[in-house]
Amino acid sequence: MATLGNSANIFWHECPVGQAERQKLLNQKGCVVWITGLSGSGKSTLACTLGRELHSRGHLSYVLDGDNLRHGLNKNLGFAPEDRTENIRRVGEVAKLFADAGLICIASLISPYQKDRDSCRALLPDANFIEVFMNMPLSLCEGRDPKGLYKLARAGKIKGFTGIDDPYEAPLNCEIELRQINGVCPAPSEMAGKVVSYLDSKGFLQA
Ligand SMILES: Nc1ncnc2c1ncn2[C@@H]1O[C@H](COP(=O)(O)OS(=O)(=O)O)[C@@H](OP(=O)(O)O)[C@H]1O
Ligand SMILES: Nc1ncnc2c1ncn2[C@@H]1O[C@H](COP(=O)(O)OP(=O)(O)O)[C@@H](O)[C@H]1O
Repeated sequence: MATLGNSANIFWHECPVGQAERQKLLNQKGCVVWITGLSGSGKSTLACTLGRELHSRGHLSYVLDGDNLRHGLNKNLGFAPEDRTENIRRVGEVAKLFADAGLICIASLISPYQKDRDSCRALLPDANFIEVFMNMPLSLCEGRDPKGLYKLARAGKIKGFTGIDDPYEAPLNCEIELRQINGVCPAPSEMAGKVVSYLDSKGFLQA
């Protein structure tokens, strides 16, 4: 008998087919590529480009995008700090399940708070959580403003917007940092290539 969180009398049921067997089937190792950065920094673009690149190499991946998950799983959450924390906690748990399934799970969320990203990292063996920091300046993200949200935030029509009046805590321990080179943002394919090289070098692209 056990008590966990708010549940009492719950038990863990082990299934006969485990992660190792699923990984062998897929010829890859499950992991989480966690992309963090400001709105407009290119997280979704990188996630999709990486997903396409992995697919073309014969690897199974799945993208968990913050915006998309807020249409379903996280539709009851807003952007207050405690809601963002719950948002990241849920996605971290889902990402852990995908990694256990043997997939390369690509999570792309602002995930502005270090402690929340660290909590997601702590759910997995450390090497299996690959934090990718889109280190793009606010001026670039705001200049892009594809959804017009920075404009609304500057006008005070959105309160608590990340980078404007809500904090973004830059990662202290990321595995990959992507930034501008001589003031130019690398192409999405170039950035995805860096992540693929990392995954390959760490042995995730074989069982
Ligand atoms: N207040 C506020 N702050 C930041 N972002 C906001 C806000 N309100 C709405 N949006 C839109 O929501 C998208 C971010 O969702 P996330 O789930 O990734 O955010 S978080 O990780 O919980 O902070 C984010 O999408 P991206 O631009 O893809 O990052 C915005 O389009
Ligand atoms: N590497 C890049 N180079 C140039 N433009 C980019 C790049 N990555 C993304 N963009 C553009 O920047 C905008 C924001 O990208 P997006 O992926 O939606 O960012 P985020 O998911 O972080 O909000 C989009 O208009 C996108 O086309």
